[in-house]
Amino acid sequence: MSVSASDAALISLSGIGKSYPIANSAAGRIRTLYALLRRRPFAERYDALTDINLEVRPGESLGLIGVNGAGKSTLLKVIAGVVKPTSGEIKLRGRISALLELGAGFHPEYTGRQNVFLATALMGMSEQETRAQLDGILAFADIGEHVDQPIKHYSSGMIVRLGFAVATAVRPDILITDEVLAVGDESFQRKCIAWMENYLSSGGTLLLCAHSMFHIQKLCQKAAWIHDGRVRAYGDAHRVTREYLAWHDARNAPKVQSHAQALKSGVYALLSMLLNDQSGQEGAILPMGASLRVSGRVFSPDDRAPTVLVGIVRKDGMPIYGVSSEMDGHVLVRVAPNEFAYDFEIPELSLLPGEYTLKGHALDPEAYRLFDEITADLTVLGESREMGVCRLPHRWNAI
Ligand SMILES: Nc1ncnc2c1ncn2[C@@H]1O[C@H](COP(=O)(O)OP(=O)(O)OP(=O)(O)O)[C@@H](O)[C@H]1O
Repeated sequence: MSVSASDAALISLSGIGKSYPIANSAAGRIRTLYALLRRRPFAERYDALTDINLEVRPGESLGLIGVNGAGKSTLLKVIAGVVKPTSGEIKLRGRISALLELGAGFHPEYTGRQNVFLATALMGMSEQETRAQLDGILAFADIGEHVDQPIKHYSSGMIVRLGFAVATAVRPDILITDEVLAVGDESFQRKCIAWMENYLSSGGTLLLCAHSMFHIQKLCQKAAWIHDGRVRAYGDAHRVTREYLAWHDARNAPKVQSHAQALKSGVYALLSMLLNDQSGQEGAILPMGASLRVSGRVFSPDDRAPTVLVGIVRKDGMPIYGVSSEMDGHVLVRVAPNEFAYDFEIPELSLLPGEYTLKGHALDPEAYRLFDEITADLTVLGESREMGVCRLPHRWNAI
């Protein structure tokens, strides 16, 4: 199938790599300088980017996500032409406007107003065109009388406001933004998001680096998860942000204890935990809104009915919900000597899509002491841009 010109990628990266020299000692610095002068590879280097292959087509919006130091900003700088890659090939089409490091492209000694003329001229706009748009630019930036002061005295937020305002006037083919939304205040964020939505709906192409998954999901169709300088996942923005959040949560999760010890020492202990009648060991994968049944047997050393507590936590350990048979006044049924059955059901699981951990605990009948814990992975599938961890019943009323 032939690809028409309008379908051809605006940004095409193949095998992009970027290394920085590591020079911690005087000798290392001399070796680095020697390698630079001789155009040889550095003896000791840090690979900020390795083998990046990405394409961005007209009208697409791609979000870059990843932990601090993953390589996102370096990648944006390579695309914007601010940083030269060490290896690979980069092809670009169209007018690019990049809002990278604070103030990049601005002259610190010039006033905000002078910088507007400078930046728009660099983007190919004539002085007359800029004059015609000046009121709109200054209204968007909304920095009052600061506009006639040198920008070296600006706050980081004010510089971003001015930079974004210039981009709105230039209306580039590709807009590259690095954490712009994190710098401005809330009303400015809203204004930028509304502008970006409008820009995208009129065919603009966006590359957005953000730590806010909300912004990525709202503005981007696709996302690339950058990890250790490589693309770890790429595709639908909802899927990639979910994968990233699950990984992030799991990384920060505290270690869970096993219940084997409790079983050995003859205290109240869960003998089994089934999720929807399947072994809890495999965990459960459910669509949002499905029913979840947690059932099994619990050991009672003194043959009194134990308490069972079921809880759901986020992967980082944040509790979401927990309830015990004792709280609900439910008494477990004895099914054998020293053995009781529990059968707990959530008819409609209102957790938002994501990765969770389900916990089952055995307690004494009075629910004074927690003896045992079994954990299972719980994955909730679906697509949603709602925020938080669960859907609360709600409605929008007509006025
Ligand atoms: N000029 C430089 N010289 C040496 N190392 C650099 C340079 N610029 C970036 N790095 C290193 O490259 C790695 C990637 O940095 P980068 O700023 O791209 O990460 P990031 O994903 O944007 O992080 P953050 O979310 O914190 O902005 C980091 O380890 C950083 O220290």
